[in-house]
Amino acid sequence: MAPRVLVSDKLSETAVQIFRDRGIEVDYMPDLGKDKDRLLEVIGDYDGLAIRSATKVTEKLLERASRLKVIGRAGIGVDNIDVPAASRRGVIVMNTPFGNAVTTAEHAIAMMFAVARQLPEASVSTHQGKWEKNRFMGVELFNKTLGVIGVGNIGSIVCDRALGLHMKVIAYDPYLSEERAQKLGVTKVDLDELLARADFITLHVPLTEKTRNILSAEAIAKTKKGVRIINCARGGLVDEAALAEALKSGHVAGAAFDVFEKEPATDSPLFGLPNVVVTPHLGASTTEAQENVAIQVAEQMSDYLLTGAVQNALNMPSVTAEEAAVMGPWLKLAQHLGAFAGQMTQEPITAVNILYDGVVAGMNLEALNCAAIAGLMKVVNPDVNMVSAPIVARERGIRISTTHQEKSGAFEGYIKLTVVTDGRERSIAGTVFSDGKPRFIQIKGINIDAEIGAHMLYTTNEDVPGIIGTLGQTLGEAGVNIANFTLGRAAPGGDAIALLYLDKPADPAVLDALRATGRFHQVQPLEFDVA
Ligand SMILES: NC(=O)C1=CN([C@@H]2O[C@H](COP(=O)(O)OP(=O)(O)OC[C@H]3O[C@@H](n4cnc5c(N)ncnc54)[C@H](O)[C@@H]3O)[C@@H](O)[C@H]2O)C=CC1
Ligand SMILES: O=C(O)CCC(=O)C(=O)O
Repeated sequence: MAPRVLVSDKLSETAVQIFRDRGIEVDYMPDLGKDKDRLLEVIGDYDGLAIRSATKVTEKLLERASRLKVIGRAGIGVDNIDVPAASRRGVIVMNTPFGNAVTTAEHAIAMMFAVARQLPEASVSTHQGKWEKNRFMGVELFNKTLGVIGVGNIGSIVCDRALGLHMKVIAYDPYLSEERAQKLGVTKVDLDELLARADFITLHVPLTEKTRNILSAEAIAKTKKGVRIINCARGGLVDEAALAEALKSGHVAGAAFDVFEKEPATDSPLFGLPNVVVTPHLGASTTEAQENVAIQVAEQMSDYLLTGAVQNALNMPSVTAEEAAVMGPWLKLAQHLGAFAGQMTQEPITAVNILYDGVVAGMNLEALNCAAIAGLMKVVNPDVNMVSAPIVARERGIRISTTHQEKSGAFEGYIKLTVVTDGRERSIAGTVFSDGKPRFIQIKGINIDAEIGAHMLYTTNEDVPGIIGTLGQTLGEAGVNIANFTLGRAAPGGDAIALLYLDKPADPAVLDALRATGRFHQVQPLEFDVA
C-alpha cells in the first residue's frame, strides 16, 4: 500500500507534485491546520504530515496519529510541534533549516525601513487622498547602530545587509565567538550594552526558556530613548504589553512585529498604536522561500517513507537502516557527551575534539560526530538537528576535529569529547556496555561509572568526608529521589566529582541550598534526552 501524506497548511503545489511523482498518496488540505477537531478525526489515516506554522502538533494529536511516521516542517522553528511527544511515539520530525533564511532576513530589513520612514501609515494616508508630507518625518538608517540579538543563520544575513547599508552593527549572542564576530564585521557586546547603544534592535533567536521575554519591561527600560524594535523571530521574545507602554510614553519610537505572543494574532497591545508596523507572520512568505522549503520537505519525507533515509531530522540520526541497529546506543552516547559538554560550557566554544577508541573507531564517525555536535548545539538552539548542527558549528568558527585509535584500555571502545573555549578545555568520556546502555566513564580526567538519566546533577568538591550525606540530606528534604549516585576523585583529598541520576529535576531552591552549604565548587543540573 502506498504511504499517505496529509498537507495541512498552505504549502507550494510543487510539494504535492513531488509526493505524487514519487508514488505517495497525498491529500492537500491547507486549511485543516486551523481546524483542530477535523484534524484529530483524520490524522489516523496518514503516514506523513507536512506542515508550516498553523498546524499545532500536540500530544493529543499524536495520540490519534496511530500510523504517523514522519512530520515535515516546511520551515525552521518547530515550536508548533511537541517534539518530545513525537520522539516518544517514534515519529520523526524534520525541518528545512536554511530554505527561508534569506527571505526572513530580508523581511526584518524591510520592517526596519518601514518603521524608520512610517511607510505603512504614509501609504494609507496617501491612498486616502491626503498629502501629509509634514506628518511623516523619518530617520536614516545610515550610520545608525543596529543591535542584533541572535547571530545564527538569519541574524548573520541581517548583519551583512545592515553593514551594506552602512549601519554600525553590534551583536548579542553568548554563543558567538569573537573570531566569527570579526569575520562578520560586527562588534560583540553583552545584552545591557546592546540595549543602551542600539538605535534599532532586531531579534533572531529561537523561542526557548532562556530567550522567552528577553526584551522584558526591565530590558526595554534600559534601551536608548527613541529606539525602534523589530521582531521577525518569535512571539514571546518581547513583552508586548511593556513595549506598548514604552511606545505610548515615547521612550520607544517605533516597533515592527511579524510574530506575536498568540497566533493568529487577532488582538495585541501593539495593535492600533502609531508607528507600529505589523505583519501576519510573513517572514518566510516569498515565492522563493516557499518553493525551497516545500521542495525540501517533500523530498525528505518521500525519501524517508519510501527508503528509510533520514535527513534534517530533529530527533533521529541520519544513518542507514543497517548501521542503525549496531550504532544506535553509540549515537545516543555521542549525543549525551555533547549535551553534557554544552550544558557545562557558558563561554563561546572555539574547538571540539572527538576521540574514538576501539570498536567505535570503526563505525560511521561522521554520524557519530553529528550526534555529538547536535547534542552540544541543542543546548543553544533546540531547532538544530544532526545535519544542521555541524554547519551551524562551522559557521560559528568552531573547529571540529576527530581522532581515532585502536583499543587502548579496558573498554572495548569509548568516545572522549573535548570542548575548547578561550580560557579552558573540558573533557568527558563514555562507553556502551554489553547491556546496550551508554555510560559516562570519565569527567575532567577522573574515572567514574555513571548511568545516564533524564535528570542529573553534577557537583565538584574537595574530597572530604560528609559530601554524600550533604547531597542525600538536601535532596531528600526537597523530596528529590536519587536513582543512582556515582563518585570519583583525582586522588585522596584532591578534586572530587559526583554525578547523581535523579527521579525528577532539582529545582533552583534545592540547587541554592546545596550551594549555600559552601561544600561544593560547582553545582550543575543537567538534562538528557534519553527517550
Ligand atoms: N518570521 C518568520 O517567518 C520566521 C522566523 N524564524 C525564527 O527565527 C529564528 C532564528 O532562525 P535561525 O537564524 O535560522 O536560527 P539559528 O539557530 O541559526 O540562530 C539562532 C541564534 O540565536 C542564538 N541564541 C540562542 N540562545 C540565545 C540567547 N539566549 N541569547 C542570544 N542569542 C541566543 C544562537 O546562538 C544562534 O546563533 C527561528 O528559531 C525561528 O523562530 C525563522 C524563519 C522564519
Ligand atoms: O511557515 C511560515 O510561514 C513561518 C516560517 C517560520 O516561522 C519558521 O520557519 O520558523
